Amino acid sequence: MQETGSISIHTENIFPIIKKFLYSDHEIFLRELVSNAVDATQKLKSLAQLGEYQGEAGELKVTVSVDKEKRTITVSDRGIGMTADEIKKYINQIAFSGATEFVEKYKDKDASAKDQIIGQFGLGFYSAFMVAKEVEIFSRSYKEGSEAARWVCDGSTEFTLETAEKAERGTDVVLHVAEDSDEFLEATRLRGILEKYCRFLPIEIEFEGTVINQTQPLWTKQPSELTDEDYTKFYQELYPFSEKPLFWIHLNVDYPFNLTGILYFPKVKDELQLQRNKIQLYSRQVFITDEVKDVVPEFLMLLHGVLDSPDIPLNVSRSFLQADANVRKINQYITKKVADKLAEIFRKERSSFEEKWSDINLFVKYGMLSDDKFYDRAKDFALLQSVAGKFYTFGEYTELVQANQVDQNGQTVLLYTTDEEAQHAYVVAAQERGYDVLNFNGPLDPHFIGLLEQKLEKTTFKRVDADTIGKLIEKEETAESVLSDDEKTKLQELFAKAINNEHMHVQVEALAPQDAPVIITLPEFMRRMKDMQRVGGGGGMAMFGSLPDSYTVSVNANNPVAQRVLKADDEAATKLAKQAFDLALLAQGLLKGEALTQFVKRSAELLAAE
Ligand SMILES: Nc1ncnc2c1ncn2[C@@H]1O[C@H](COP(=O)(O)OP(=O)(O)OP(=O)(O)O)[C@@H](O)[C@H]1O
Repeated sequence: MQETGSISIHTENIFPIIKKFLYSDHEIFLRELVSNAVDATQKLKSLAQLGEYQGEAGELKVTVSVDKEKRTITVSDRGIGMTADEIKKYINQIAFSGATEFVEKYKDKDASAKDQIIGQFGLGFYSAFMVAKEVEIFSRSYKEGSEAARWVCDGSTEFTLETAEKAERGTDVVLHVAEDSDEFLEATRLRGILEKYCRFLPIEIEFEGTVINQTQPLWTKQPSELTDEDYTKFYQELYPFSEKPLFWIHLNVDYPFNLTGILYFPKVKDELQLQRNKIQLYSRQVFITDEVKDVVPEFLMLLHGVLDSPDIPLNVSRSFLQADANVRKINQYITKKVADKLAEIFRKERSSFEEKWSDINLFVKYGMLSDDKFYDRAKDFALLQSVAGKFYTFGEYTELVQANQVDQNGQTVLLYTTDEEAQHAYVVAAQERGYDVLNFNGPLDPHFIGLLEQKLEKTTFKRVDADTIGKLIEKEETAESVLSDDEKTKLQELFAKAINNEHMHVQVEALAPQDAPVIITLPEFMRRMKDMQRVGGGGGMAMFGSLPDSYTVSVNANNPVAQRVLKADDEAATKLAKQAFDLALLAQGLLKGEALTQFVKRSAELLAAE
């Protein structure tokens, strides 16, 4: 029997059009052909299980081979095979009509949108023509008494179908590689493609004598069968040379959508950008992409691992994906699972949760900032860390500071430092007052503080150096000043003149005698604007970046230095004022260069003086 015919489609010779449209990702032809071979093999397995196929199943693997001389790539399977009639139906009609539909629908879309849709229009088989000038199919159906068939086509609408010699059941697809696709005749290139897309396919794939895949990857197994070692081993296979993950979540849901996978919490610290695109997306164990944007909530993209779902539509554009009901549900499901897992570790192993906090806080905060539902779930296990190294939940901390840190307006004032070393003097001053100080030094913390102020009732945050200790948390009692109003004015003028800097606003304040003679502070509001801007807080605040710092210099009226300055002659007063101011700068870590040199010199003179 030999038949030649014309494939009944409307567009004449769609081959060049498809080839042009899809050029950016030719390598996926192999994924498509191997997937088809795997599908056919699995169908045979099911039929055998159901008793509908009673013949010898034999070794059910898929073999990929390359012959550089003959310029062919062959994908062979021992699956259900096709009769000549089935080839006509499935290849000529389904595969080709899919291709036509593709061309018509996606003529105007950009290349990346087209890459995504190739698998979804029965275009799978047709993708062979992206690299081959001619494709042959040799197939023999599992059905008893079937004759083997050979089909050949050059990608045009003409094909030839004839009986053939083929002893074994199954299908061989032979690609005659086109001149411009020589790269695919290289074994290393083919192996690379197989390892990328076929690494976890459920049927063994053999290439050059070795099996390249794991047929039962970890996520397809029952969590109850797996040990921690299994999970860390799999992680290291996915991401060689990475540090061990902190913990993981095994996802498994089949209603209302189908999703399996394992998400790992990596050690993230503050490498926000570096760690993205680490989640791999699979559809029934076939690798699809590692660009999971829109499928996974933004903040969860810091996680690593695999997701496998046949319900994620890969055939549509980005904007459609965002609106897709399944994708939204998957998003919510994953978010909830992640929050549940964190809550569980917090509940069951609080100390281990605290140990991991430095690695996961960035991620939790990111989630709380970007997803209200996640905030609601996380607010009971998110932690605040004090400079004393203790951890508190929001509730615990509010209770802790209730006695001492509520101001005259009933606001709870939470104090924090962004740099314990640099702000040491202020931290100590706060602690001496019986205040507790929190550590906030992460890249997201300025935003996080803003969020907490919105969410926590009657609560404000102040950095320890935002004001003099008496004013950090304003209480009814005000300290008496030992100076008269005239003396205060004189002191203010004297210091302003000595400091001689328009960004330093001098004021005289009645602090405790044992407090420093001069204290420099940067108002909370001002500093926050700058912090926010530094971490990219938003367009509207760009103007603050160009603002110079505007510090408040508080001269302590009750410190003995104030009296000494007032009593000294002009020259000595200026010297003392400068010295006291420089000491304050030193405490802020702001004394540098010329000013530092002057300070050291002046100190030596003062030491030498009677
Ligand atoms: N190796 C094979 N063995 C048996 N049948 C096959 C084989 N390859 C393809 N087919 C048949 O040809 C049809 C068309 O294949 P094609 O890859 O174009 O689309 P598909 O597999 O249905 O969808 P997808 O786009 O997801 O691959 C398949 O549905 C299948 O019936």
